[in-house]
Amino acid sequence: MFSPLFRNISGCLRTARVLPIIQSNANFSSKRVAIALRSKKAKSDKPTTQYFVDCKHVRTIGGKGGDGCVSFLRLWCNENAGPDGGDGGNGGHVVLQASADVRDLNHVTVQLNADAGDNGRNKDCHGKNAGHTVVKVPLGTIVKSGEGKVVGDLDREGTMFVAARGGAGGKGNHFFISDLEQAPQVAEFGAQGEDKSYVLELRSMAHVGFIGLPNAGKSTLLRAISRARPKVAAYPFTTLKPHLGMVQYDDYEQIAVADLPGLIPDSHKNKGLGIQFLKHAERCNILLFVVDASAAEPWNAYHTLMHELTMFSEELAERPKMIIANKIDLPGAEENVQLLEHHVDVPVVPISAKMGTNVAELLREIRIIYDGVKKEEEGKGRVPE
Ligand SMILES: Nc1nc2c(ncn2[C@@H]2O[C@H](COP(=O)(O)OP(=O)(O)OP(=O)(O)O)[C@@H](O)[C@H]2O)c(=O)[nH]1
Repeated sequence: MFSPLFRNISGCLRTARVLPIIQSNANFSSKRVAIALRSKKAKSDKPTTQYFVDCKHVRTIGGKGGDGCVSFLRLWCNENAGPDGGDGGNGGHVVLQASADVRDLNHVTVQLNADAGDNGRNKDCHGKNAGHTVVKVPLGTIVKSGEGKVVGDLDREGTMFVAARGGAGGKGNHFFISDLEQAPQVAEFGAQGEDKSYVLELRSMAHVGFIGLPNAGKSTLLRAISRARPKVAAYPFTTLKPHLGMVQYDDYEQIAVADLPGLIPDSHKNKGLGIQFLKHAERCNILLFVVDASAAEPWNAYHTLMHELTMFSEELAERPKMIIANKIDLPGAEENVQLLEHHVDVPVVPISAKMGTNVAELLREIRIIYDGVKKEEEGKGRVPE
């Protein structure tokens, strides 16, 4: 039933299992089988941390133009022989392109080079133009020049920004044939590509951002509602960079949620992780304030957070928001939540991220706010990406 080849292979496998020691006269194929059967080194089960990179300095260098092929001897000796050397190809551009396939700038290298054009060759062969180097960046990336001026806004799928142009290819014989005087000029050589530096910044990081004092339980909550795995620990400032998770709804809607590093009083004066943190918050459409409901007077935490946001940007403080009163499994938390509702003018959802209590209700509330924001944006002709 099986082909002879298959029977040979399965025979080898059987032999290799019964006789795992390779005999000195074993042939090449049995060695290969033994190697295939050797157990692989177990992979580390430590989770690899992939940081969310939302700002990057990059240098972009366009490809050099290929040199033209000029046979001066041919020009001077035999004018009537017609052109012979071809033009060099143009160097490629470095192009940034907005794409929903990428979520952050982690994959973008600090130096982006485009390929050089091919040199021209004799017998009128023109060098090939180099292809462009297209680098995907997330939707909502803004491009700033070295001086901090916004020069590009990649907010829609497929939008492109030419960061560095490639150099033009040099000219070959046909360019010089009509005017020998031009021959010693530099046009024979391909031009260098542009060399420019930029800062790439992600404007829209997530639909929803968790804001809270250190240890409030933001990372625990992100783990409870998404597949993201930010570090959770019982000490403050476990989260130093934002982590992003996707919440999937039954109707296939996906909401990106960011766990932001803990905010502390005077962050707006650059204390703690400071302004950097607030810049992350600026890139979220909806702000969810996570407070520890087991702590005395949890509304103080909310007021501290709001004060920091307002001092940084009033517009930021006015974004749609909700309070998540976390740790209701701990003693005294439920009473604190009732008091909290009297001290604030935003909706409060009590949960326990650790125990999973009321998390489904929280997701429903998030969806209601999200749908409201989406509708509003659509009315303005924009859709949250
Ligand atoms: N009892 C209880 N403990 C919780 C709950 N949520 C979080 N914790 C604990 O609170 C501590 C801090 O949790 P994290 O999720 O790291 O807090 P965070 O707000 O991300 O902290 P930072 O990284 O410092 O900003 C951990 O020991 C968690 O196990 C909860 O609902 N109930």
